[in-house]
Amino acid sequence: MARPPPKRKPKKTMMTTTTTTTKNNNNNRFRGSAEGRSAYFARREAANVLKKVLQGDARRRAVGSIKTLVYAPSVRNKKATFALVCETLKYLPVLKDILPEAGVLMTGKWKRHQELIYVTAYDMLFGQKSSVIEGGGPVEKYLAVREKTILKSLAQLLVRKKIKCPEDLVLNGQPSVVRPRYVRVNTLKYDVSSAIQELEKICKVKKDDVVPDLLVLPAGTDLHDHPLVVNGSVFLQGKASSMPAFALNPEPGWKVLDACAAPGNKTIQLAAIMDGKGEITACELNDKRVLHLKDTIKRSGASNVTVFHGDFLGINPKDPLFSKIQAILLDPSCSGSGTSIERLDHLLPSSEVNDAGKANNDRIWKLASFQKKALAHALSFPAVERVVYSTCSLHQMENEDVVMSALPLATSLNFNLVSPFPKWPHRGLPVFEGSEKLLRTDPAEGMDGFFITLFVKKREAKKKTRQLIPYPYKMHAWLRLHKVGRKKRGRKI
Ligand SMILES: C[S@@+](CC[C@H](N)C(=O)[O-])C[C@H]1O[C@@H](n2cnc3c(N)ncnc32)[C@H](O)[C@@H]1O
Repeated sequence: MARPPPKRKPKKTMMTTTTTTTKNNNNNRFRGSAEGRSAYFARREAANVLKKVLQGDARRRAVGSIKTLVYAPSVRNKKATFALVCETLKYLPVLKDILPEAGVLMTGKWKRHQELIYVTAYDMLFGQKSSVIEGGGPVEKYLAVREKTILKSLAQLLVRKKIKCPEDLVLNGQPSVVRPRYVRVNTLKYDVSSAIQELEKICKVKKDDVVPDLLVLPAGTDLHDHPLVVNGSVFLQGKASSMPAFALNPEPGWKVLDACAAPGNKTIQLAAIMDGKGEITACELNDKRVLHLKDTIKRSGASNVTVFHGDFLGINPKDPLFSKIQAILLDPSCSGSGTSIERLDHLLPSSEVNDAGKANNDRIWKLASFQKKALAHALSFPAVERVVYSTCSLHQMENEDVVMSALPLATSLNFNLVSPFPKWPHRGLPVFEGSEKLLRTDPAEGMDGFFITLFVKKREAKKKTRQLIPYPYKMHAWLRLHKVGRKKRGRKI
């Protein structure tokens, strides 16, 4: 006879880590002022983001940067959440030091809420201070009972470190993240002057002097839910990240392969450079990222992009689908060390290990070995005339060394290294003859650290090089050339 299912005890209402359930449970639980209430919810949103950030950091596989996670639609109070996550991360070593001493143990049920404990303890000691406790839930009460001991433990730490002010406990010399906000106008949908006119309603706007269609806005301009961003008329894309597609500069009508495409910023930029004419294949291996790629393409309105969900290394260059490819953009997975400041990686617990360079070496070696294979593969497509290899890494192993490894093959296939943006002052590290043709962007110059190499097949090198010089002295002619086509399709939304 079948046994009846065991009777389950009704679950106690505990705080959960998902935003929606937390909100419902806490809505009933919160008693207090409007200010206390908003701080209470911001802490929960921050704890959810912090949990993902710390888990990703521990596995060295970030699910997204702090900013990406904060700008997810599920996060309501983005500004407060962002500030709380960053501040809690800054003070995390201090909190990890003083909380156990004060008897705040992350064991049993509290282990599940450790991120909320960190955020709340930060808020209690360094943030909102006393208002934290008002109308709080179990974590607030847990910390409130121990407040005196926690403060005592903090005071002892200050004495031990011979520091007077708690703020001095936070690491000095962290890079400041004040950079302009760059916005790329999606000329498939919109025109540059209308974008300037529209954005000038909220802030000062100027055209970038190097990358066409790129606008420079004041640092910190928040555009994530601006209508032009939401409807795909403009894309939030950094200056350095906007340079590889222009280095490749495929002509309208060409067949182009974006070998490692997601989330698709460069794919749709290629589509815009080609005036929406020709065929672009966007190849992406990762299941989740392929969805993001499709979404970006849809938002951009590009109609000449086909997504290929698969392994770039598994593509047979002689396959009729790919044998006529004329240009390849290879922007493979890399360490991302050039974007770590923008991603706020210096706030993560792993950053100290990375500074020492120990934990990272293995990973970089593995990445470089993939990058070398991928570059050799890109050069071997029979009809390919231009290949751009780019990374957002600062490591020579992922940059100059990868290019150097491909040089014998490139030479045998008649490729030359050609200088993208020849007047750009910062070039490749001088580790082989010709490395001055490579381009680096420098995080110290207020940009992400990117690396760009352009290979051009010899028979067209002379002709194409002329067209590839937008900066700075060919700029006017080049822009005129671009505007001719754009006037027709630019339209106001
Ligand atoms: C640096 S990201 C590309 C960023 C993209 N170019 C952009 O600007 O939006 C590298 C991408 O390559 C993908 N990838 C890694 N290995 C791959 C492979 N063997 N074949 C295809 N895609 C791959 C990763 O999943 C990741 O989405």
